[in-house]
Amino acid sequence: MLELDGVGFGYSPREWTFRGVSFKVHAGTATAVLGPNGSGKTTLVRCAAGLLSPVEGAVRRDGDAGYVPQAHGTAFAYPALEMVLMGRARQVRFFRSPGPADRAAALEAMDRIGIAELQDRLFPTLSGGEQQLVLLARAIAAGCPVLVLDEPATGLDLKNQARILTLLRELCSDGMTVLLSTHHPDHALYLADRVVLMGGSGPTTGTADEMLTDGELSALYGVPVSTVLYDDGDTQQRTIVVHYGGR
Ligand SMILES: Nc1ncnc2c1ncn2[C@@H]1O[C@H](COP(=O)(O)OP(=O)(O)OP(=O)(O)O)[C@@H](O)[C@H]1O
Repeated sequence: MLELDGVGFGYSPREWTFRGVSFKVHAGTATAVLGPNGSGKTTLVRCAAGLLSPVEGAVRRDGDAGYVPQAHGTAFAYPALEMVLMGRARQVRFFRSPGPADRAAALEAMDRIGIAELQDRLFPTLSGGEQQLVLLARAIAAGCPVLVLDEPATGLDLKNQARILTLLRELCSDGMTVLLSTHHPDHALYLADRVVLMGGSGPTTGTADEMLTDGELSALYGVPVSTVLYDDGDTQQRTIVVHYGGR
C-alpha cells in the first residue's frame, strides 16, 4: 500500500509545483500519473518514493519503495549485472559483498525482463532503452513491496513497451503496489485502476474509467483525443487516438 495525504511540494519557498495531492494505491493495483511536460509528474513520484520530502502532507508506505528513474547516464562503467546487484543493497549487510543469493535474485530479475544476455555489458555502452530495462531489473531485484516508476516506457520500442506492461501487470497480480508516471494514456488504460491527472487547475484523481475520457484527455493535453475499443484476445481494451489534423 502507498498513500499520499494532502501532499504539496515546491522547489522554492514561494512557488508550489503542486498542492493537495491525496490518493491511495492498494497492494495488487497500479496507479498512473499523467500530465503535460513540466506538470510535476517526476516530482510527485519522487515524493511518493521517498526521494523528495513533501513540504506539506504525508506519504505512507507498507515498506521501502523500489524506484525506477528515467534512464540516465552514469559516470561509472559498471557491468549491467553489477548495476542490478546494487538493488540488493538493503539485503547485503554492512562490510559484506553480495552473496550467491543476491546474484541469483539479480539474474532472475534480468531473466524475467528478458535481458540476461546483457549482464556483462558495461552500463554506459547500452542503448537508452536497454539502460531503462536494467534499471527496472534493479528495482525488481530489490524485492520491495512498492514499485515507483518514472516514465518507464520512455525510449522503449513497441515490443519492449508491451513486455514492461505485461510484467507490471504480473507484478500487480503478485500483490505489488505500483505507481508510475507516463506520457502514454493507453498504457494507463491497460494497466491502471486509478489515475492522477496533473496540470490544468491542479491535480485530480479518480478511477481510470471515469478520468480517461475523450473530454478529460483532450483538456489535459490541449489536443483532440478520442478513446476507441479494440479486441485484445478474449477481452476488449480501450486505447487512444490523437487527432493530429489533416494535411
Ligand atoms: N531540481 C529542480 N529545481 C527547480 N525546479 C525544478 C527542479 N526539477 C523540476 N523542476 C521544475 O518543476 C516543474 C515540474 O517538473 P517535473 O520534472 O516534475 O515535471 P514532469 O511532469 O515530470 O515533466 P516531463 O513530462 O517533462 O518529464 C517544472 O516546472 C520543472 O522545471
